[in-house]
Amino acid sequence: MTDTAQTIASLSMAELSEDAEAFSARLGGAFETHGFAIVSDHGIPGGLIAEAEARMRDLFALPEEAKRKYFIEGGGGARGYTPFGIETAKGASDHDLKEFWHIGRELAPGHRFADVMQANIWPEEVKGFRETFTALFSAFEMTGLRILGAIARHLGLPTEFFDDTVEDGNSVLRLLHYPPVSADAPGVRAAAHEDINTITLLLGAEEAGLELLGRNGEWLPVTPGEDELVVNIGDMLQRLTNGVLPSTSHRVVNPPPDRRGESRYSMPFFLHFRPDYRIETLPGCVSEDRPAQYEPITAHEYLMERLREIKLA
Ligand SMILES: O=C(O)CCC(=O)C(=O)O
Ligand SMILES: [Fe+2]
Repeated sequence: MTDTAQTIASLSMAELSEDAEAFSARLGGAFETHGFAIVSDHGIPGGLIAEAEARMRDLFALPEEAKRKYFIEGGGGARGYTPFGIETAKGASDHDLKEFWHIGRELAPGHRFADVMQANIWPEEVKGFRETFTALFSAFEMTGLRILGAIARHLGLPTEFFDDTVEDGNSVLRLLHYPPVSADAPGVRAAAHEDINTITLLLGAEEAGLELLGRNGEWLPVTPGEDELVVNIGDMLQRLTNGVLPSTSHRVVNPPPDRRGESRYSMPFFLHFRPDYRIETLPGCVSEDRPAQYEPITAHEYLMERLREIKLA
Protein backbone atom coordinates (compact mmCIF):
# COMPACT_ATOMS: atom_id res chain seq x y z
CA MET A 1 0.00 0.00 0.00
CA THR A 2 1.30 3.43 -0.88
CA ASP A 3 -0.19 6.75 0.04
CA THR A 4 1.86 9.89 -0.06
CA ALA A 5 0.92 13.41 -1.06
CA GLN A 6 1.38 12.31 -4.69
CA THR A 7 -0.01 8.80 -4.91
CA ILE A 8 -3.47 7.56 -4.17
CA ALA A 9 -3.65 4.57 -1.85
CA SER A 10 -4.36 1.24 -3.45
CA LEU A 11 -5.72 -1.51 -1.18
CA SER A 12 -7.24 -4.96 -1.38
CA MET A 13 -10.71 -5.54 0.08
CA ALA A 14 -9.61 -9.11 0.81
CA GLU A 15 -7.87 -7.55 3.85
CA LEU A 16 -11.25 -6.51 5.19
CA SER A 17 -12.08 -10.08 6.18
CA GLU A 18 -8.55 -10.75 7.49
CA ASP A 19 -7.99 -7.62 9.54
CA ALA A 20 -10.94 -5.25 9.41
CA GLU A 21 -9.31 -2.84 11.83
CA ALA A 22 -6.16 -2.42 9.73
CA PHE A 23 -8.09 -2.19 6.46
CA SER A 24 -10.45 0.45 7.86
CA ALA A 25 -7.59 2.52 9.21
CA ARG A 26 -5.83 2.49 5.84
CA LEU A 27 -8.96 3.21 3.86
CA GLY A 28 -9.93 6.00 6.24
CA GLY A 29 -6.42 7.43 6.01
CA ALA A 30 -6.59 7.46 2.20
CA PHE A 31 -9.93 9.24 2.30
CA GLU A 32 -8.70 11.79 4.83
CA THR A 33 -5.68 12.53 2.62
CA HIS A 34 -7.23 12.53 -0.87
CA GLY A 35 -10.95 11.79 -0.58
CA PHE A 36 -10.12 8.91 -2.96
CA ALA A 37 -8.87 5.32 -2.78
CA ILE A 38 -8.24 2.58 -5.33
CA VAL A 39 -9.58 -0.81 -4.33
CA SER A 40 -8.96 -4.34 -5.66
CA ASP A 41 -10.77 -7.60 -4.76
CA HIS A 42 -13.94 -5.54 -4.48
CA GLY A 43 -16.30 -8.47 -5.05
CA ILE A 44 -18.09 -7.23 -8.17
CA PRO A 45 -17.84 -10.26 -10.48
CA GLY A 46 -15.52 -9.78 -13.46
CA GLY A 47 -17.97 -11.55 -15.79
CA LEU A 48 -20.74 -9.14 -14.83
CA ILE A 49 -18.47 -6.15 -15.42
CA ALA A 50 -17.47 -7.46 -18.87
CA GLU A 51 -21.13 -8.01 -19.72
CA ALA A 52 -22.04 -4.51 -18.54
CA GLU A 53 -19.25 -2.95 -20.59
CA ALA A 54 -20.44 -4.76 -23.71
CA ARG A 55 -24.08 -3.66 -23.15
CA MET A 56 -22.92 -0.08 -22.51
CA ARG A 57 -20.99 0.01 -25.80
CA ASP A 58 -24.03 -1.40 -27.63
CA LEU A 59 -26.19 1.31 -26.10
CA PHE A 60 -24.01 4.25 -27.07
CA ALA A 61 -23.41 2.79 -30.54
CA LEU A 62 -27.15 3.15 -31.30
CA PRO A 63 -28.09 5.89 -33.75
CA GLU A 64 -28.76 9.27 -32.16
CA GLU A 65 -32.54 9.05 -32.94
CA ALA A 66 -32.79 5.72 -31.12
CA LYS A 67 -31.08 7.09 -28.00
CA ARG A 68 -33.14 10.29 -28.09
CA LYS A 69 -36.32 8.24 -27.59
CA TYR A 70 -35.08 7.64 -24.05
CA PHE A 71 -34.34 11.27 -23.26
CA ILE A 72 -36.99 12.55 -20.85
CA GLU A 73 -37.49 16.28 -21.59
CA GLY A 74 -37.60 18.15 -18.29
CA GLY A 75 -36.83 14.95 -16.39
CA GLY A 76 -33.50 16.32 -15.20
CA GLY A 77 -31.59 13.33 -16.56
CA ALA A 78 -32.59 11.27 -13.52
CA ARG A 79 -33.37 8.21 -15.66
CA GLY A 80 -32.63 7.07 -19.18
CA TYR A 81 -30.56 8.97 -21.71
CA THR A 82 -28.97 12.43 -21.51
CA PRO A 83 -27.45 13.59 -24.81
CA PHE A 84 -24.09 15.16 -25.43
CA GLY A 85 -23.97 18.81 -24.46
CA ILE A 86 -26.42 19.03 -21.53
CA GLU A 87 -24.63 18.65 -18.23
CA THR A 88 -22.58 21.65 -17.16
CA ALA A 89 -20.54 21.48 -13.96
CA LYS A 90 -21.30 23.99 -11.20
CA GLY A 91 -19.64 27.27 -12.18
CA ALA A 92 -18.36 25.98 -15.56
CA SER A 93 -19.15 27.84 -18.78
CA ASP A 94 -18.69 24.98 -21.27
CA HIS A 95 -20.78 21.83 -21.19
CA ASP A 96 -19.05 18.50 -20.61
CA LEU A 97 -18.01 16.34 -23.60
CA LYS A 98 -20.12 13.34 -22.66
CA GLU A 99 -23.43 11.53 -23.05
CA PHE A 100 -24.82 9.29 -20.33
CA TRP A 101 -27.56 6.94 -19.16
CA HIS A 102 -28.93 6.74 -15.61
CA ILE A 103 -30.33 3.69 -13.87
CA GLY A 104 -31.97 4.02 -10.47
CA ARG A 105 -33.35 1.68 -7.87
CA GLU A 106 -36.15 -0.68 -8.87
CA LEU A 107 -38.97 0.11 -6.38
CA ALA A 108 -42.04 -2.00 -5.70
CA PRO A 109 -45.30 -0.28 -6.78
CA GLY A 110 -46.55 2.13 -4.11
CA HIS A 111 -43.16 2.31 -2.37
CA ARG A 112 -42.87 5.22 0.10
CA PHE A 113 -40.09 6.79 -2.00
CA ALA A 114 -41.86 6.40 -5.36
CA ASP A 115 -42.70 10.13 -5.37
CA VAL A 116 -39.03 11.19 -5.25
CA MET A 117 -37.45 8.35 -7.24
CA GLN A 118 -38.52 8.04 -10.87
CA ALA A 119 -39.18 4.64 -12.44
CA ASN A 120 -36.44 3.21 -14.65
CA ILE A 121 -36.71 3.10 -18.41
CA TRP A 122 -34.95 0.46 -20.50
CA PRO A 123 -33.66 0.54 -24.08
CA GLU A 124 -35.49 -2.14 -26.03
CA GLU A 125 -32.72 -2.27 -28.66
CA VAL A 126 -30.08 -3.64 -26.27
CA LYS A 127 -30.70 -7.26 -25.37
CA GLY A 128 -30.18 -8.18 -21.71
CA PHE A 129 -29.72 -4.54 -20.67
CA ARG A 130 -32.20 -4.58 -17.80
CA GLU A 131 -30.98 -7.88 -16.32
CA THR A 132 -27.32 -6.88 -16.54
CA PHE A 133 -27.71 -3.47 -15.00
CA THR A 134 -30.11 -4.42 -12.22
CA ALA A 135 -27.54 -7.10 -11.26
CA LEU A 136 -24.69 -4.58 -11.44
CA PHE A 137 -26.68 -2.07 -9.36
CA SER A 138 -27.07 -4.70 -6.61
CA ALA A 139 -23.40 -5.72 -6.80
CA PHE A 140 -22.28 -2.09 -6.49
CA GLU A 141 -24.60 -1.65 -3.53
CA MET A 142 -23.18 -4.69 -1.71
CA THR A 143 -19.60 -3.52 -2.20
CA GLY A 144 -20.60 0.00 -1.21
CA LEU A 145 -22.09 -1.26 2.06
CA ARG A 146 -18.86 -3.07 2.93
CA ILE A 147 -16.87 0.09 2.25
CA LEU A 148 -19.29 2.12 4.38
CA GLY A 149 -18.81 -0.46 7.14
CA ALA A 150 -15.05 0.17 7.02
CA ILE A 151 -15.65 3.94 7.03
CA ALA A 152 -17.92 3.58 10.10
CA ARG A 153 -15.22 1.59 11.87
CA HIS A 154 -12.65 4.23 10.99
CA LEU A 155 -14.92 6.92 12.45
CA GLY A 156 -15.37 4.93 15.67
CA LEU A 157 -19.01 4.12 14.90
CA PRO A 158 -20.68 0.68 14.95
CA THR A 159 -19.83 -1.17 11.71
CA GLU A 160 -23.51 -1.28 10.74
CA PHE A 161 -24.03 2.46 11.32
CA PHE A 162 -24.64 3.28 7.65
CA ASP A 163 -26.90 0.31 6.83
CA ASP A 164 -30.09 2.11 7.83
CA THR A 165 -28.94 5.48 6.43
CA VAL A 166 -28.68 4.17 2.87
CA GLU A 167 -31.52 1.63 2.87
CA ASP A 168 -33.63 2.28 -0.26
CA GLY A 169 -31.43 5.30 -0.97
CA ASN A 170 -31.69 7.24 -4.19
CA SER A 171 -28.51 5.70 -5.65
CA VAL A 172 -27.79 6.06 -9.36
CA LEU A 173 -25.71 3.97 -11.74
CA ARG A 174 -24.37 6.18 -14.53
CA LEU A 175 -23.10 4.79 -17.82
CA LEU A 176 -20.82 7.35 -19.38
CA HIS A 177 -19.51 7.75 -22.90
CA TYR A 178 -17.00 10.42 -23.82
CA PRO A 179 -16.75 10.32 -27.65
CA PRO A 180 -13.46 10.87 -29.49
CA VAL A 181 -12.33 14.50 -29.31
CA SER A 182 -10.91 16.53 -32.18
CA ALA A 183 -7.32 17.75 -32.05
CA ASP A 184 -8.41 21.31 -31.30
CA ALA A 185 -11.31 20.45 -28.92
CA PRO A 186 -11.60 23.05 -26.17
CA GLY A 187 -12.21 22.31 -22.53
CA VAL A 188 -12.23 18.94 -20.85
CA ARG A 189 -14.31 15.75 -21.02
CA ALA A 190 -15.77 16.49 -17.60
CA ALA A 191 -15.13 19.79 -15.81
CA ALA A 192 -13.92 19.86 -12.21
CA HIS A 193 -16.70 19.00 -9.78
CA GLU A 194 -17.44 17.25 -6.52
CA ASP A 195 -19.89 14.35 -6.34
CA ILE A 196 -23.11 15.15 -4.49
CA ASN A 197 -23.82 11.76 -2.93
CA THR A 198 -22.45 9.68 -0.02
CA ILE A 199 -19.68 7.67 -1.73
CA THR A 200 -18.99 6.95 -5.42
CA LEU A 201 -17.74 3.61 -6.75
CA LEU A 202 -16.26 3.96 -10.23
CA LEU A 203 -15.44 1.26 -12.77
CA GLY A 204 -13.74 1.86 -16.11
CA ALA A 205 -11.36 4.67 -15.21
CA GLU A 206 -8.37 2.74 -16.54
CA GLU A 207 -8.67 4.72 -19.78
CA ALA A 208 -6.63 7.77 -18.69
CA GLY A 209 -8.08 11.16 -17.94
CA LEU A 210 -9.42 11.14 -14.39
CA GLU A 211 -7.60 13.56 -12.09
CA LEU A 212 -8.16 14.74 -8.54
CA LEU A 213 -7.23 18.07 -7.04
CA GLY A 214 -4.54 17.41 -4.45
CA ARG A 215 -4.16 19.36 -1.23
CA ASN A 216 -1.27 21.36 -2.65
CA GLY A 217 -3.40 22.53 -5.54
CA GLU A 218 -1.90 20.15 -8.11
CA TRP A 219 -3.93 17.79 -10.31
CA LEU A 220 -3.04 14.14 -9.64
CA PRO A 221 -3.91 11.41 -12.16
CA VAL A 222 -6.06 8.59 -10.78
CA THR A 223 -4.78 5.43 -12.47
CA PRO A 224 -6.56 2.22 -11.42
CA GLY A 225 -5.60 -1.12 -12.97
CA GLU A 226 -7.99 -3.27 -15.05
CA ASP A 227 -9.72 -4.96 -12.11
CA GLU A 228 -9.71 -2.09 -9.68
CA LEU A 229 -12.43 0.15 -8.40
CA VAL A 230 -12.02 3.86 -7.65
CA VAL A 231 -13.90 4.99 -4.55
CA ASN A 232 -14.40 8.58 -3.51
CA ILE A 233 -16.21 10.60 -0.87
CA GLY A 234 -19.18 12.73 -1.93
CA ASP A 235 -20.54 15.97 -0.48
CA MET A 236 -23.17 14.23 1.65
CA LEU A 237 -20.54 12.26 3.58
CA GLN A 238 -18.35 15.35 3.79
CA ARG A 239 -21.28 17.16 5.44
CA LEU A 240 -22.03 14.30 7.80
CA THR A 241 -18.37 14.12 8.87
CA ASN A 242 -17.89 17.90 9.06
CA GLY A 243 -15.14 17.67 6.46
CA VAL A 244 -13.12 14.91 8.20
CA LEU A 245 -13.72 12.91 5.00
CA PRO A 246 -13.35 15.47 2.19
CA SER A 247 -15.31 15.44 -1.05
CA THR A 248 -12.45 16.09 -3.45
CA SER A 249 -12.72 17.97 -6.75
CA HIS A 250 -12.04 15.81 -9.76
CA ARG A 251 -12.27 16.11 -13.54
CA VAL A 252 -11.70 14.11 -16.72
CA VAL A 253 -9.20 15.78 -19.04
CA ASN A 254 -8.98 15.35 -22.80
CA PRO A 255 -6.61 12.60 -23.89
CA PRO A 256 -3.14 13.05 -25.38
CA PRO A 257 -3.05 13.39 -29.20
CA ASP A 258 -2.54 9.64 -29.85
CA ARG A 259 -5.69 8.70 -27.85
CA ARG A 260 -8.01 11.45 -29.11
CA GLY A 261 -9.56 9.12 -31.65
CA GLU A 262 -10.77 6.76 -28.90
CA SER A 263 -13.96 6.90 -26.90
CA ARG A 264 -13.74 6.69 -23.13
CA TYR A 265 -16.37 4.69 -21.20
CA SER A 266 -16.86 4.60 -17.44
CA MET A 267 -19.48 3.53 -14.90
CA PRO A 268 -19.78 5.49 -11.67
CA PHE A 269 -22.26 4.29 -9.03
CA PHE A 270 -23.40 7.22 -6.90
CA LEU A 271 -24.43 5.69 -3.60
CA HIS A 272 -26.96 7.91 -1.80
CA PHE A 273 -28.53 8.13 1.62
CA ARG A 274 -32.23 7.35 1.77
CA PRO A 275 -34.18 10.50 0.78
CA ASP A 276 -35.54 11.18 4.29
CA TYR A 277 -32.23 10.66 6.10
CA ARG A 278 -31.32 13.81 8.00
CA ILE A 279 -27.67 14.64 7.36
CA GLU A 280 -26.65 16.07 10.69
CA THR A 281 -22.99 16.44 11.65
CA LEU A 282 -21.63 13.49 13.65
CA PRO A 283 -20.73 14.72 17.15
CA GLY A 284 -17.41 12.82 16.96
CA CYS A 285 -16.40 14.95 13.97
CA VAL A 286 -16.64 18.28 15.79
CA SER A 287 -13.77 19.68 17.87
CA GLU A 288 -12.23 22.97 18.85
CA ASP A 289 -10.04 22.84 15.75
CA ARG A 290 -12.92 21.77 13.59
CA PRO A 291 -16.07 23.67 14.57
CA ALA A 292 -19.39 22.45 13.14
CA GLN A 293 -19.86 24.03 9.73
CA TYR A 294 -23.04 22.56 8.25
CA GLU A 295 -26.76 22.87 9.02
CA PRO A 296 -28.79 19.65 9.09
CA ILE A 297 -30.66 18.93 5.86
CA THR A 298 -32.43 15.84 4.50
CA ALA A 299 -30.69 13.93 1.71
CA HIS A 300 -33.54 14.69 -0.69
CA GLU A 301 -33.60 18.44 -0.02
CA TYR A 302 -29.84 18.58 -0.42
CA LEU A 303 -29.94 16.63 -3.69
CA MET A 304 -32.54 18.99 -5.16
CA GLU A 305 -30.49 22.01 -4.17
CA ARG A 306 -27.41 20.58 -5.89
CA LEU A 307 -29.17 19.35 -9.04
CA ARG A 308 -30.52 22.84 -9.66
CA GLU A 309 -26.94 24.13 -9.60
CA ILE A 310 -25.81 21.73 -12.33
CA LYS A 311 -28.90 22.40 -14.45
CA LEU A 312 -30.31 18.91 -13.96
CA ALA A 313 -33.34 19.97 -11.93
O1 LIG B 1 -15.57 9.16 -15.97
C1 LIG B 1 -14.91 9.24 -14.91
O2 LIG B 1 -13.85 8.66 -14.76
C2 LIG B 1 -15.42 10.08 -13.75
C3 LIG B 1 -16.85 10.51 -13.90
C4 LIG B 1 -17.29 11.42 -12.80
O3 LIG B 1 -16.53 11.95 -12.03
C5 LIG B 1 -18.74 11.67 -12.63
O4 LIG B 1 -19.53 11.30 -13.53
O5 LIG B 1 -19.12 12.23 -11.58
FE1 LIG C 1 -17.58 12.73 -10.32
